[in-house]
Amino acid sequence: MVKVAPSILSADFCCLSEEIKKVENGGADLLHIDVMDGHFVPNITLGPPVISSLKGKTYLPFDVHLMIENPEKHIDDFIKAGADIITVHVESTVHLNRLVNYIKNKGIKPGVALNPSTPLSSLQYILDDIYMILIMSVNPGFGGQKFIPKMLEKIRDLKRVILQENPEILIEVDGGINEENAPDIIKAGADILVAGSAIYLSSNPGDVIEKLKTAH
Ligand SMILES: O=C(CO)[C@@H](O)[C@H](O)COP(=O)(O)O
Ligand SMILES: [Co+2]
Repeated sequence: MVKVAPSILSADFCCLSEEIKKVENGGADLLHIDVMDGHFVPNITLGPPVISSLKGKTYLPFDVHLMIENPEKHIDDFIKAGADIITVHVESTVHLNRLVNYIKNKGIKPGVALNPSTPLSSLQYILDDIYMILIMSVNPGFGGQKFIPKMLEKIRDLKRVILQENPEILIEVDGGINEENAPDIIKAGADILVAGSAIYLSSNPGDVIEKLKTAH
């Protein structure tokens, strides 16, 4: 069954621990934490102090999505803060192989994210080193955007590559996911669905999580 990772970007930041409990009780599998620096993307969110303050408030693993320039400068801070998965953007660092292996050697699961226009070929020589690939299905920076339909083809193409090269890698899809488009995204090959606004702007987050998990 597909896993669901609610993004706290659309949660009420004034009471994050209650907001996290809501999705934990609603059956979430991971907690997706969007870190934005105002440079790599045109928005600023939160950093390591907020993440470490949330550790211990939930048993959900922390799926930290870094949308920051020069992520290598800050990796140790995110590890100390309690990240379980750290995903970096291919477009944000020159030394991707070094960074991914640094994360892995620290005992953290490394993920690599691709912006919608970045080709899959940028991952060709890194497939033995990573735990997860995050396909951005919106341009990163904001919650509440519309899913880019062309990304279904990208997910299908990636699934084919992974099955040939390293079937262990998980495919996470992030941006504009809701109950209506989830079946197609799952059919295309997604293992983990990130959803922010669909879950947090709903009056019943647990119901949305359940519908995403059982979509087919
Ligand atoms: O990384 C990002 C945005 O850059 C995402 O994780 C969004 O926060 C998902 O929000 P929705 O598109 O589901 O509202
Ligand atoms: Co994200």
